[in-house]
Amino acid sequence: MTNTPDETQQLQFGWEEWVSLPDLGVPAIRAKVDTGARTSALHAFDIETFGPSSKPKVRFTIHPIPGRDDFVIPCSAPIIDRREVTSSNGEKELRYVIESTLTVNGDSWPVELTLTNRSTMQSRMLLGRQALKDHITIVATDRFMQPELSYDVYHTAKMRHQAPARALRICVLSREDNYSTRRLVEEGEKRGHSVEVINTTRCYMAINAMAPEVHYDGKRLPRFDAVIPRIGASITPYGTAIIRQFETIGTYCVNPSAGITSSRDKLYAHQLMARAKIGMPNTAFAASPKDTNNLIGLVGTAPLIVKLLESTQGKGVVLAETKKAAESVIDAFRGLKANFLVQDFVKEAAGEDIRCLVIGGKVVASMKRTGAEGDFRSNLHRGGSAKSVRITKQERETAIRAARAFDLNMAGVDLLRSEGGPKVLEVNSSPGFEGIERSTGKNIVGRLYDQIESRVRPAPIRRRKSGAKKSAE
Ligand SMILES: Nc1ncnc2c1ncn2[C@@H]1O[C@H](COP(=O)(O)OP(=O)(O)OP(=O)(O)O)[C@@H](O)[C@H]1O
Ligand SMILES: [Mg+2]
Ligand SMILES: [Mg+2]
Repeated sequence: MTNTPDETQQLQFGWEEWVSLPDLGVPAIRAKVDTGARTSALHAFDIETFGPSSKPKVRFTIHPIPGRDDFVIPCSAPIIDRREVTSSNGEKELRYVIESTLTVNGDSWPVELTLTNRSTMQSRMLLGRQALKDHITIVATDRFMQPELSYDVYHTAKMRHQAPARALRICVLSREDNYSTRRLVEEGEKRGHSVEVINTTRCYMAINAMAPEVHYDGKRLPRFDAVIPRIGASITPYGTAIIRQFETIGTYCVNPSAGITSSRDKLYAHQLMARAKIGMPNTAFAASPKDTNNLIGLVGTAPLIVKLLESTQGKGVVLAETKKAAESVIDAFRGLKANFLVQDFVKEAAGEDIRCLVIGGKVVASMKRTGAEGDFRSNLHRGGSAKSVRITKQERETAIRAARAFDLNMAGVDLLRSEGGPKVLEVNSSPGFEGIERSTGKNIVGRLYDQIESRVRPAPIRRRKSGAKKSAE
């Protein structure tokens, strides 16, 4: 039977109704009609503002099911106003105002909602006059005149997929204003997140078992949804200490402190890779000058590579064409009290290496770097050039396993193409994005955000440990 347009639009509300707030990921909540109030109110918890002052946002949580405080829906929305509201007990309160869609029985319209976490507010939601469109008739003596919804929707898998894209608060731990940092900010903001670049060495902390926190510029840092570590090699110990602190707080760090530490330590990294049976050039190290001869013998015959452990950008990587040359380089490094390792020279790589960018256990891009004319080192910092490359299945698997060996979610795995298959040189926990994005034309930072979003935003409901079951209302 078809209704006349008038009948279709007419809604009758009792003093309490089931509604949904799809923008906030709330499919079912009971709201009481409060014609004495102008604006509607939502009972929110952990209300916190974030984002740039020109476009401020607010985030909060909702416990839609009365008596079930273990059910938490994290929400965020742009702030449209701040208003003084007098609550039912006569107290004045300054509240954030957001706009959201209200849906009742297939009909949707925008409403303004003030956020309050007053325990004096018994219901989860109050519907004020502004939300009650002209065509709504109130029947003050009845309730649930509109179709009743069920809290059971919160237990369905569908709920996860229909959760709206909640804005995240992201911290980029970096001391540098370079291409990678700028892209992280730009891409995050494009997705509606708020991205703050925090100078790693300006973070400080009290090491406290009960209340771990990180401070910055005189203030405690807020609770971030995710931390993206971009720790330079020169500050690895301090940088990883800061990340450990975030881990202690329970903040999701894209790369864990342990993986950054172990991948930075060349000796440790080679040992870990060997244990994981990842192909790498024959490598040996020794501390005493008495063992130089034997050390060279372990690796093989000249030409050999002698590498400073602290090397980056190819600066401390030397090719010794003969055994004599290798001995004198080793003597020189020892004289400078520098730590080094000796490695088989993979000649067939011919000044080329492959950088595989692994994000979330997948190779998302790879490029071939070719050294400057006459240089066996392919580092871009040494004048090398890069171009996109197709990698083999074996190379792909090796890169993925190497990232996994260090438990890194984001890693630049460098490998050489040798006759005996791919040989991993190193795994970088803060891979630069410029070379790889420019040479492959791919949005790598976007892939990183995909991974972060799926990690920290999947479940709108978090079950807290205590299974407290208070009786409903
Ligand atoms: N065993 C080897 N055989 C052949 N070439 C090598 C070998 N080791 C290193 N190279 C070349 O030298 C370059 C620099 O070496 P490596 O990446 O180990 O040093 P690094 O100073 O740590 O550089 P990065 O800035 O990439 O961290 C490599 O990209 C590769 O082209
Ligand atoms: Mg390196
Ligand atoms: Mg390298």
